[in-house]
This record gives sequence, C-alpha cells and structure tokens, in this order.
Amino acid sequence: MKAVVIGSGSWGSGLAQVLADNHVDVTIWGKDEHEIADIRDHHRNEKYFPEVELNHDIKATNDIAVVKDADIIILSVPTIAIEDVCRLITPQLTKKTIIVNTSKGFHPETNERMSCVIRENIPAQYLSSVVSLIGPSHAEEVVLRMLTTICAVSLNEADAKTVQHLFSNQYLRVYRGNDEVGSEIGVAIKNAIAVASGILSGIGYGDNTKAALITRGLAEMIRYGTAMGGRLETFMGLTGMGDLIVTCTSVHSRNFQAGYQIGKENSAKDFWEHNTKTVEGVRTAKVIHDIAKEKQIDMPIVDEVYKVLYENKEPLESARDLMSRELKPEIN
Ligand SMILES: NC(=O)c1ccc[n+]([C@@H]2O[C@H](COP(=O)([O-])OP(=O)(O)OC[C@H]3O[C@@H](n4cnc5c(N)ncnc54)[C@H](O)[C@@H]3O)[C@@H](O)[C@H]2O)c1
Ligand SMILES: O=P(O)(O)OC[C@H](O)CO
Repeated sequence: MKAVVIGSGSWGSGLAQVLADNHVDVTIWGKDEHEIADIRDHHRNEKYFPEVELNHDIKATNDIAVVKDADIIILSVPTIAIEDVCRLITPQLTKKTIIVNTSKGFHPETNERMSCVIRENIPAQYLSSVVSLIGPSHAEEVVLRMLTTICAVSLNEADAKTVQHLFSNQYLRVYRGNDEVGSEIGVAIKNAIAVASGILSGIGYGDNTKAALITRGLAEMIRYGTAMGGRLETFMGLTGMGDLIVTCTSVHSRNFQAGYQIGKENSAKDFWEHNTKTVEGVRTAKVIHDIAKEKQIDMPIVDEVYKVLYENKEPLESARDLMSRELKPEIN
C-alpha cells in the first residue's frame, strides 16, 4: 500500500507519522519548499512542532508526480485549497484511488461539503471513494502519540474499513461511520462554536460559561445538522460532541486561540489585520449564519460570532445579548 499525504502542515505531518509508525510507505507532498526540506532532511516540521522529531521513514517531496501510483491519497490542506489540490493531482492519476479528506469546513464559494467538492473534482475513473477521517484530534498531541480516537466516514464501507485499519494503532483508534452529511457538518460547526468559546474565555468568563457554551453549541449543531439531513446520533459521537469538546477546551485549538484574542481585545479588528493561521471557524460562521437565516434555523451563538467577525460588534455586547434573549425551555 502506497500512501501520499497532500499538505505539509501540522495535520499532514501528524497523519503521515501515524502511517509511518504503522509501516505504511508514506510520502508527504507540499508546495512549501522549506517545510518539505525540513521533513526530508531533518525529520522535523519546525514551524508547527519545534520540539518534535518525526518518524524517519516519512518521505517528503515537492514533485506532484509522486501521486501517480498511490493507492491512497490523504488531503491535508485548508478547505480553501481542496479544489486546487484536486485539480493538481488529477492529471497525474493512473488508477482508482481512495481519497481521504481531513479538512473541516466548506468550499469557499459554493459552500459545499468537502466530500462533494472532491467527488466533483476527481473524475470517477480515478476515484474509488471519498473517506473523511475526522474527529477530536489536535496534531500537536497526535505527533506525541497521545491516545486519540477519530472516525473514518464514508458512503463506501469497504474503503472506510481500509482507512480504519490503515490508521489504527496503539495510540490512534479509528471508528467507522457512514453519516457523511452529519459528520462533515458536525466537524465544521464545532470550529465556529470554538471561536465563541475562545471569545468568552478571552473576556474572562470561567468554566460555567464554557459548559453552557458547549451544551448550547451542541444544541445548535443538532438543530442545523438534522435540518440538513444529518442523523441525531452522529452529533453525540466523535464528529459531533467529541470534536466540539476538544476544540472548545484545548489551548492547541487555533479557533479557540483566535476567539481568545478577539475576546481579550473586545474586537475582531486585530485578528483580521494580523492572522496568518488556519482558522476554519471564521468562514464556517459566515456559511452557517447565511444558510441558517435562509432556512430559518435558530442559531444564536453562531449568529453572534458572525456579528463579531463581520459586523464589528463588540464581544461583550454579544455575550450580553445572548444572555438577555427570550427565556425558553432547555430542550428545543
Ligand atoms: N492541525 C490539526 O490538529 C487538525 C486536526 C484535524 C483536522 N485539521 C484540519 O486539517 C486541515 C488542514 O489544516 P492544518 O492544521 O494542517 O493546517 P496548517 O496551517 O497547519 O497547514 C496547511 C498546509 O497546507 C498548505 N497549503 C495551503 N494552501 C495550499 C494550496 N493551495 N496547495 C497546496 N498546499 C497548500 C500549506 O503550505 C501548509 O503546509 C484544516 O481543514 C483543519 O481544520 C487539522
Ligand atoms: O486547531 P483547530 O481549532 O483547527 O482544531 C484542530 C482539530 O480540528 C481538532 O479536532
């Protein structure tokens, strides 16, 4: 089995190391020459993990021809780049391949889920199926081989099983699922809620606030996700509640960190001017806000994140407005 990881960032490096640990022949392809040279020559990815020595069996290249005879291709780039990398690899493909999606969010213009974007851009003769490998997993912990569980979600059970077995080991346990809609929506929405969690922490609120945010954030995820066709039980699992918890509570989360800065400064201005990191929740908040408005789905937390990010609303005012809404029963 030959695997190629597209993307030499934090998650691409983390997943390549899992495969190398599992004795799979794995190469990382990246467009960033410095990241590739660092992995290839020094077995490090200093930009993301300054202290970590990666598995020496990971190969790395800038040459996209590496995907030619791959059995499995793992896409580990931000959602805005998924269509580009599909177009880049397609002319190289010579046989049916499993494409693994690991990105969390929606297409930048069409707002489609990642599996749909991949199916639209990789011709059927080269695509066995799309499997999304998603769940609560910070790369910073996976590279240190800390115990982690994720889910291989696909409409093709055989390919989901292949991915499950390929990635599972003593520190990474991979479950299997087939609710593509629910899982992809769950891991996308959790990023927008994690921005809210960071904002509230940045303001200075404590654990009661975080528990409230996670619980009511889950209610919004379920309301939106089931309206879009996801199954209720999916949102109680790794790609729903699991990923929501880790992203809302972890210092590693870039979505949480972005929100924290915004909450501390009581403004998103500085974030917009200086952010260079992958913060998927920022665009996701806009997508969910726009679609929920059109479909009349009540999403008060996501709406306030949207207003802070895109309408210059002060986070303190947003928190006050959330607390002073009409009083309601808990289950709705
Ligand atoms: N980092 C994590 O812990 C983690 C965990 C699970 C899922 N994810 C998801 O994985 C996706 C990738 O995130 P990441 O954390 O690896 O981001 P990152 O910022 O660490 O790395 C992104 C990589 O993609 C490359 N890239 C960007 N645009 C590109 C393009 N057009 N063509 C080719 N390469 C391009 C960059 O050079 C960089 O190497 C995101 O959707 C994220 O939500 C991340
Ligand atoms: O760093 P974040 O906020 O993009 O989160 C990374 C992963 O999605 C956590 O599961």
